[in-house]
Amino acid sequence: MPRFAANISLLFAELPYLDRFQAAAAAGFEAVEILYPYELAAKETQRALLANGLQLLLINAPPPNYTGGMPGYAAVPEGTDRFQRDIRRVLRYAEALKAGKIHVMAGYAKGEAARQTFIENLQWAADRAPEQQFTIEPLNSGDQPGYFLDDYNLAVEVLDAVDRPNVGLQYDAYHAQMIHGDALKVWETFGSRAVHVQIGAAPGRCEPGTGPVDFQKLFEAIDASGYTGWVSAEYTPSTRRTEDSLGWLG
Ligand SMILES: O=C(O)C(=O)[C@@H](O)CO
Ligand SMILES: [Mg+2]
Repeated sequence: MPRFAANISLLFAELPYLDRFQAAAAAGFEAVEILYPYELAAKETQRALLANGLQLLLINAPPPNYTGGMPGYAAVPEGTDRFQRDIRRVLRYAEALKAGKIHVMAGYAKGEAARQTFIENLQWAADRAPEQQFTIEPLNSGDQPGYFLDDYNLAVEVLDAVDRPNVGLQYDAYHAQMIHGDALKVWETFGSRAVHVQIGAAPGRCEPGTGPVDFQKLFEAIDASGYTGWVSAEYTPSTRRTEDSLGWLG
């Protein structure tokens, strides 16, 4: 079985932010990801990680958060200044928190200029921080209408054009199933490009087992592929308490 981590922006969201770290550790997780840790000074998140013996796998760029912010500027032709400013800030957070990966969000844009902008911005970020691993993730257009990166074929085309070792694919079973209708097949086709993996059932984005995706098969395929990274649970529990949604962990 893969090593599982908890996305504590979605899991344990019934608790205040700083209480989620202890809850994740108590549930047996050793690693977490946080989509937007920017509302508090990095020091506070750092303390919570340390106090609970947790490793931080991934944060998103850009700030600020889900509620007010755009989902990125990396593919927005007129957004390059903003993109570079955000990346500088995210790199400071990532360094302080020892975040292994940064998910660079593309934003709302379409067409050739957007594609070229995305490629050049990713190259800029990759060259600015060669020691940092960046990821890109296709998001389904039902949840994010107009989001540039909405397909796995497009993601690998972009990665090939970017051609940097520190920019890779973030595979998410929920989005893969929503976009292409078969999360397992998407893994079999594109999994070799994945540097980070997230899971959630579709279409409800709840815990594994609440939709048609066969997670047992998916986990076996992930293991068989040689992927040795973390698999992060990124779903909204169907239960009131996150702990009660964790039966799929076995
Ligand atoms: O929505 C997802 O899936 C993600 O992984 C997020 O990073 C997007 O905010
Ligand atoms: Mg995801």
